[in-house]
Amino acid sequence: ANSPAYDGPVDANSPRPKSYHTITAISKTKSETKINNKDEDDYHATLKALNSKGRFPRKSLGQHYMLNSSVNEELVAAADVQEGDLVVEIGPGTGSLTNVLVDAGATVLAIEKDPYMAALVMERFSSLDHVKVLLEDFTKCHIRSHLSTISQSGRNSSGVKPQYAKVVSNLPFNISTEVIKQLLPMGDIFSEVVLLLQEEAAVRLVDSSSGSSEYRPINIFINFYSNPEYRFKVPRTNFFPQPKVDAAVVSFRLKQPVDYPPVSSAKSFFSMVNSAFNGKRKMLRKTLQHICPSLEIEEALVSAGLPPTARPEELALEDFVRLHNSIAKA
Ligand SMILES: C[S@@+](CC[C@H](N)C(=O)[O-])C[C@H]1O[C@@H](n2cnc3c(N)ncnc32)[C@H](O)[C@@H]1O
Repeated sequence: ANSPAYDGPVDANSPRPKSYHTITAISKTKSETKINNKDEDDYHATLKALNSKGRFPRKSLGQHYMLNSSVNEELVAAADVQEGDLVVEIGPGTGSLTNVLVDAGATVLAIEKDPYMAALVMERFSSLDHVKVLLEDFTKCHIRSHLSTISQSGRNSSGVKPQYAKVVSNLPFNISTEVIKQLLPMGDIFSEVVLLLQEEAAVRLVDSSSGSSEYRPINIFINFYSNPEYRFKVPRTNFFPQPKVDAAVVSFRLKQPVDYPPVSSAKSFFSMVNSAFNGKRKMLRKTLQHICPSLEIEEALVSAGLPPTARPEELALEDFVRLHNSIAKA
C-alpha cells in the first residue's frame, strides 16, 4: 500500500514511497538506466495539486496520476518530441506530463474530460500561449478540426508549422482501445502516438503474431495502420492511487496513407477480418460464406498461397490482404 485508496484523504506531506521509482524494461536499455538513477519526482507536486482543489481521484475517469517525472520524460523521449512539435495530450490531469512536453519545446493541445482537472491545468499554464486546454471527452471530440485551428493560428512555440502532430498520453486504461482505434488511421495528421497502457494489453497489442492464442482483429488493425513498439514497463507503484495492474509504454509509428497495404476498401477489408475471427477455430471457407460461396473462398485462399482449410489465426496481415484482394477479384 504505497498510496492512499481512491476514497481516502490525500496527504501531501507523507513521505514519498521508497519503491515507486523502480522501472523495469524488457531489455536493459539506456533509457531504463536513466529512469532507475533519477531521483526527481512529481510525487509531492501532484498530491499538492490535487489537495489544492480538494479532489479525490475518480475511478470512473481512470484517474491514476503519474508520480515519477522520469517516466514522463521517457514518454516524451519515446515520441522524440522536438522544439516546435505540436503534441496532443489526452487527459493531462494535474499537468505533470504537460510540463515536460512544454520543457521539450512543444505546443500542447491538452484535452481533459474532468472539469476540475481541466481548470487546474488551465490555471497552471495560463501564462503560456502555446498550451491550449480543452474541456472535452477525447473519444467524442473532433480532433482534426481542433488541430487545424491551432495550425492556422500558428500557435506554436517556435513559430514553425509542423507537418505532423504527435500524441503523448498517460490515459485511462478503460478508453485505450477506443483511442487506438480512433487515432491509428490518422497517419495523414499524426506521425507518432505514444501511450501508457495496461501492461498486459501492451504486450497483447504489440507482440501478438499469427498463430498465438491472443491474435485478434485489433492486431491486424494495428499493423495495417502503424508499426508498434513496446518501449518499457512502468510498475504500478509509480501511480497515485496505485492501480491493480502494471503499465507499459507503447509507441505506434503511424504509416502514411500511401503506405497502407493495398486494399480496394479498408471498410470491406476489416469487415472481412472481423467475420473471419467470429469463428476463430473455424475454417475461413465456412466463416466467410456470407461473402461468397465456400468453393470460391477455397480458390481465393489457394491463389493467395494459403491452404484451402486455413483458419484465421494462421493468416498474417499480408495474407488477409491477399485473400481480400482475390475475393474482391472473384
Ligand atoms: C491516468 S490519468 C493521467 C493524468 C496525467 N496525465 C498524469 O500522467 O498524471 C487520466 C486522465 O485522463 C482524464 N480522462 C479520463 N477520461 C477522459 C476522456 N474520455 N477524455 C479526456 N480525458 C479523460 C482523467 O480525468 C485524468 O486526468
